[in-house]
Amino acid sequence: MTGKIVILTGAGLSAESGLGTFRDEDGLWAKHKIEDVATPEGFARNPSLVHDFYNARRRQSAGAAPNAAHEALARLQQYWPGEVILVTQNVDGLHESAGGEAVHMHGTLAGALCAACGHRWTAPETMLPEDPCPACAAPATRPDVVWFGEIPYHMDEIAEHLQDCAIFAAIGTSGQVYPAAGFVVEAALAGAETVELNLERTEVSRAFTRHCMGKATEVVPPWVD
Ligand SMILES: CC(C)NC(=O)[C@H](Cc1c[nH]c2ccccc12)NC(=O)[C@H](CCCC/N=C(/NCCC(=O)O)S[C@H]1O[C@H](COP(=O)(O)OP(=O)(O)OC[C@H]2O[C@@H](n3cnc4c(N)ncnc43)[C@H](O)[C@@H]2O)[C@@H](O)[C@H]1O)NC(=O)OCc1ccccc1
Repeated sequence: MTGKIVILTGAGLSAESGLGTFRDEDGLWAKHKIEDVATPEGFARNPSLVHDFYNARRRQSAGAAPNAAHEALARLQQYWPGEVILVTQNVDGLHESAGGEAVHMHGTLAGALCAACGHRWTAPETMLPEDPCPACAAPATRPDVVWFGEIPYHMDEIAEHLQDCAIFAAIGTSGQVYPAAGFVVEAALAGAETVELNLERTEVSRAFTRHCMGKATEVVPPWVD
């Protein structure tokens, strides 16, 4: 196969595994203010509020199982080793639980990060603001996720893949958060075929040449197989 398949995934992929999305009416942002729980300023203002938010999501995601869409994407990676790049905005570990491998551009709930020295380690189930960093002992433990206003992870690696992809697909993402929402334009400019698989049309639907509308567990397996 000439040229990779790059697949961007969002919260809609994990919705049928019982993990709330962000923007649906009963979504995460309906219950929490972004500026309070997903910005460095919010963390500086009230770290225990932020830890409560991520501790609850860590517990919820620990109890969740991958669905047929995660499994189909893991199968596709097995079919074409090294040719299928999953780039996820999700901080859950369901791609990996399904046997897949994903580039976590917004971090992961399973990781802890020291805001003082940058040391990383595996997150305990429950994180507390006073938890000391195992490297520098500073009480500056934060979830290893990318907040609004922060630079996403692995951007150079992702940019490389987008320059050399034959097919770019986006699954279960509303196309409202950048730079992820702009990847389809970069891939199309590099000559990629583009397909959107989503429950409904999104902010960036017009940037895609093809569309598969429906639930991820219903549209992803037939698209893969
Ligand atoms: C709100 C938005 C306007 N703001 C931004 O985009 C900002 C600012 C900004 C930057 N550039 C811009 C340009 C224009 C405007 C604004 C900006 N971006 C940033 O701050 C980013 C950092 C953003 C990351 C923030 N962290 C998250 N998450 C981690 C934490 C956490 O998870 O708690 S974002 C978080 O929200 C986003 C949620 O979006 P989705 O995953 O799409 O979920 P959503 O609920 O919205 O949609 C779900 C979709 O699924 C569908 N669906 C539902 N069920 C199903 C189903 N069953 N099957 C299929 N589909 C389904 C629904 O219909 C829906 O369409 C995800 O990215 C998720 O990770 N940083 C940055 O830009 O740094 C500089 C830079 C840029 C480039 C290079 C270098 C430096």
